[in-house]
Amino acid sequence: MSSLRITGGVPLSGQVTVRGAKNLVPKAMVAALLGSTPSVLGNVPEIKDVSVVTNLLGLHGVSVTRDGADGVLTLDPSNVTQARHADIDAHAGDSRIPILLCGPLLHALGEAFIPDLGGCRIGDRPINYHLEVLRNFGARVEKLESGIRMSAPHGLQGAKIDLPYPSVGATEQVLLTATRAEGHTELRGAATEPEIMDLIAILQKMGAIITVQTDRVIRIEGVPELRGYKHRALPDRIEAASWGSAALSTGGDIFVAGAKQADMMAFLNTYRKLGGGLDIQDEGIRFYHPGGDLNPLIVETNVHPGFMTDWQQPLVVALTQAKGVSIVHETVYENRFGFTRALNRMGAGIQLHRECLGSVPCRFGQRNFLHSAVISGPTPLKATDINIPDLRGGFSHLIAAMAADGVSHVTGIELIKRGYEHFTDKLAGLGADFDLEER
Ligand SMILES: CC(=O)N[C@H]1[C@@H](OP(=O)(O)OP(=O)(O)OC[C@H]2O[C@@H](n3ccc(=O)[nH]c3=O)[C@H](O)[C@@H]2O)O[C@H](CO)[C@@H](O)[C@@H]1O
Ligand SMILES: C=C(OP(=O)(O)O)C(=O)O
Repeated sequence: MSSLRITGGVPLSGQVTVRGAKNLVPKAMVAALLGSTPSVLGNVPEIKDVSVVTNLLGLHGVSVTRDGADGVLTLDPSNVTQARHADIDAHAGDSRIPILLCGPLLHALGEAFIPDLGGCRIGDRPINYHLEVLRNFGARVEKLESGIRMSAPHGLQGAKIDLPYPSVGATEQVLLTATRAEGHTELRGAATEPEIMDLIAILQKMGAIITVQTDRVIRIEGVPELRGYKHRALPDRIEAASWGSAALSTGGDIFVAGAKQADMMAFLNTYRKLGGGLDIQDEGIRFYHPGGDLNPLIVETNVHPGFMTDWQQPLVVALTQAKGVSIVHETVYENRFGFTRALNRMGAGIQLHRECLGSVPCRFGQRNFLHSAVISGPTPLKATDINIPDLRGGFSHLIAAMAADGVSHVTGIELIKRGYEHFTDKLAGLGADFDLEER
């Protein structure tokens, strides 16, 4: 177990590079299972979610080789085979990706077994849409004491699906299952995040026929065979925004090489309204604190093209430094403000409310979830000891400790490795004052 001893008060300044998106790369790896020939995926970061999927694919006979520092993966699905349940179970709780193996494994083997899912604990995170989607395609689903077993004795057939909420994972489930299902699929209520569009681009390279219409409708014409792809993963817009929030919270200046403007429009608008400085270039984006007061804001998280929920937690640290009262209404997850307790211990003034404090009532409004935050600022932050709760909440704690006066001890930093590549090297390169302690 490693922890960080952080001496705060140093503005983070310099350059970091972001590589392929955590929320695309593991899914692109799963898509390789659908091909009859090897796939080549570039711009792959060294993060835990990639190793988890590498292991899971390996258990199913897919060879995954990595070409050193360039981050190029070659995935060869020519010997796909059923994995032992016990080996798969060893990955229970590691990430949310295993559920996406179902469609490709059902096509390849006629059956699939997946472990209990992991991912950040920021809400209940049910998988009812996924299971319903798979049943619609003709899969038999059996919940076991641990994990889920599926079979498709009569193959998978195209279906009409209407998602009650534009779920990213359920949309990907449909895409990864429908492309090789027999006949046509119509998906209504689809999510349209940039990572989904990149997955669609990959599937099209493999030979799939997918039409994205307006109003969240996606049509897929099933094809009997797909081939391997060659693709460079789109950059990680969540990591890019996290560094932007780090620059603002610490009074620093960070150039994020690889950050792509088109995928970050909602974040960039919010950042500018807050008073953050931006210099948008082809090679990346410079995020900086221009001096003076930051402005309080009302932010509502939403599905794309709205303000992404995964941007919320790091940005809240910057909002503690804005002059006045800010409101953040979290409409994607019911329980994503637990990280604010540590910020309050550090001196922040954040109150949580059950009501929808935004312009649109959300799914959580009439229920018992503390899903709106009122943040009064500016509040100087002082150091404390923190145990990281989840990926983005953890990054926000790191930023807060970097901004705070004094020495903080931060434990649980393994969680950060799920989505931030080489983050301690990057922090060191930005001038952060910290020691890595191994226990
Ligand atoms: C690995 C990955 O890509 N993770 C991202 C993905 O998560 P993930 O794909 O898990 O998120 P979803 O878009 O599916 O979840 C959105 C909402 O739908 C609900 N829901 C979802 C599925 C289901 O079967 N039933 C159900 O009720 C969830 O509880 C949540 O309230 O999109 C989220 C929303 O942009 C991001 O925060 C995550 O970083
Ligand atoms: C919620 C997140 O990821 P996951 O779905 O993998 O838990 C995230 O990346 O912030």
